[in-house]
Amino acid sequence: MSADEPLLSVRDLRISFDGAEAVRGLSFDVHAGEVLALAGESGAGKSLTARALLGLVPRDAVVRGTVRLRGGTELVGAKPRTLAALWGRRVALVPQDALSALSPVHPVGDQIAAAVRSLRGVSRREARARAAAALDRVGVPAARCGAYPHELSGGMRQRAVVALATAGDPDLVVADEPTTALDPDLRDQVLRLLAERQEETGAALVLVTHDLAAVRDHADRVLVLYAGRHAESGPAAPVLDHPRAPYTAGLLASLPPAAPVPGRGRRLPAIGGVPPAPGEPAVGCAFAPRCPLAEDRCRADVPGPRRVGAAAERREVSCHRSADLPGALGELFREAV
Ligand SMILES: Nc1ncnc2c1ncn2[C@@H]1O[C@H](COP(=O)(O)OP(=O)(O)OP(=O)(O)O)[C@@H](O)[C@H]1O
Repeated sequence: MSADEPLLSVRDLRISFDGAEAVRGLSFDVHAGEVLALAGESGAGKSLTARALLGLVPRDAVVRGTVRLRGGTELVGAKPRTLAALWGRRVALVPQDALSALSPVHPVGDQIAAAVRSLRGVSRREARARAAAALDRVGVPAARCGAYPHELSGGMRQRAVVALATAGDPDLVVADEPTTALDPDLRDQVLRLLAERQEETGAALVLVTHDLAAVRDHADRVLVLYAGRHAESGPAAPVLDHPRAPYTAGLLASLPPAAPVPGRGRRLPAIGGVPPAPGEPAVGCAFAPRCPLAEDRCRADVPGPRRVGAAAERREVSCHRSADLPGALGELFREAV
């Protein structure tokens, strides 16, 4: 096993329901110690992909391809027993809704202690001490260990879920829209906390979000998905500062400006049209009907990911036009009122 071997390798991942493919052949790696954001519009396949990294796909989903953990464990098609042995120890989930991750009938400290005990086989007393330490690390004071989930604020609950998910020091934490249910000022705190925990433990964090501002602030790398396919991936700052896929540029142009310019009304720019539904025929680039740069080849052939820039950057773009894009790509999607 070499030091730069990825923690997780995904190859040609396909997830379908009743023959309709929602994730259409994704390949990517997650390295230890990095924060990878999965971004894209609603329905792009972010959650399905992220949950497949934990072997947690809906019962009626048909999954193909491979999701391999360092050391060789294959998650696609793994037996429930194999998966149960990984959850909490090697991979863990921070879901969107903290209440769904916590039992309403036990104090949060007890829930974390129970997880520590089952993962580490320590005494009850030791588990309680570790649970208190885990809660303290995420900013839940010892005095609140005995609180039931409904007695905590939304932010505190989500912190408790981070403590629960990271109690077994997993190699990979998947956070699926972990802050959607929170007020904007708490969002940043929880994301910062997740990134801090990831840095302390050296784990990898896969963050599902449609919030590109959060990607800029908290992710090392980003994988932009469109209609279940790769649109663009690479280090977060260069991808967001200089997108090379028209779709990424359109998403960025849809962000409200950091500070409105007085006297210059600007309609919130958006990409016209809607993404195709899962199972819609995959002829050509799925973004072509909405892309101002689309030409005949875009409507005929599906573009595969192509490397751009230095190999060390691991930056790829799935666009036939990536070599001859206009400089100010975002302007294509901006409309002044
Ligand atoms: N259990 C299911 N049965 C049928 N279709 C599903 C199921 N789960 C997801 N899908 C479909 O798969 C597609 C991708 O879903 P997914 O939840 O991964 O999207 P997403 O990018 O995470 O979107 P959002 O930001 O809205 O959560 C969607 O079109 C969705 O309707």
